[in-house]
Amino acid sequence: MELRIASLHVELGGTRIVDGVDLTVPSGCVVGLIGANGSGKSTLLRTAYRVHRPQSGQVLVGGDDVHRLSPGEAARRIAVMAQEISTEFPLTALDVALLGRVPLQRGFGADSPADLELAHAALAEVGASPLAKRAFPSLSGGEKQRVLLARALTQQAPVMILDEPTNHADVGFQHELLHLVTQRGATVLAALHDVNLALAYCDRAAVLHHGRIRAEGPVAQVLTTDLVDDVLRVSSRALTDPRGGVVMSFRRTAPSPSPAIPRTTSTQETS
Ligand SMILES: Nc1ncnc2c1ncn2[C@@H]1O[C@H](COP(=O)(O)OP(=O)(O)OP(=O)(O)O)[C@@H](O)[C@H]1O
Repeated sequence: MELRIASLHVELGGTRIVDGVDLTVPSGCVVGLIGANGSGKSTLLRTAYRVHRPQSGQVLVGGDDVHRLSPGEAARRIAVMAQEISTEFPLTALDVALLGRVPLQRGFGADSPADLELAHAALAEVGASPLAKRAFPSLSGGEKQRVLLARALTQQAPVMILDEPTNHADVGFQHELLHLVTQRGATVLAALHDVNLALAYCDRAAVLHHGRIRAEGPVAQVLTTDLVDDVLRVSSRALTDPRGGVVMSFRRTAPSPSPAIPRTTSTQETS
């Protein structure tokens, strides 16, 4: 199922945050959204999953405006892995995984045996079965991330939106998570800070800069050292990985040399 963002403008607190974004994620394609802190990635994603309403423009999923779909129909099409969830209820990890089924249930029906089976299967898939009965707030950052991924998986939606899915994950789980997500054949739009993870797992990349798409296309063509240096304020080198593909190494941008201090003649000088 295709996800298409068309001429999207989003303002928050009177400030234009997303400024005319056009971006298509073709069906079954994995697109990495790259950009500096504050460039508007989360705002763009949150608008795509209906937290924010755009000032103008549209988000189309399967050809329909996401903001015009019922909550249930939106959930059938888009699964979300946000950075956190806030809940006032003392939920266990299993409860959180089951939340992925709630928008799909009719009325206020209890979780069906099929829902429970899906939630347990998703927890097992992300290696979180031993956490099922633990209170969600008591989990570590990486453990929470596993459970939030399980919640997104239980939705079984054809489109997945992931906001920094790996920010608490150790290196092993970063790769495990992105492998798991990208092998499903889903349409994926994922905000990623790690350029190397984008290079390894995304088909395409979109670079957001001050709320605008600076570049978009096949990942290796978009994430050039020049663009990465400019947008992420870093000095990068692209290295050929003997195991295939390219990896980047990063250093702090060398500070520009300070201008020579002109000698001044002191009026205090005595002869
Ligand atoms: N409710 C709000 N009111 C005003 N400004 C907001 C609001 N929410 C976010 N912003 C601002 O919008 C800009 C973009 O924020 P956003 O969270 O989308 O960036 P981001 O690219 O996801 O950043 P990061 O990489 O740091 O997570 C930031 O300057 C942020 O302070």
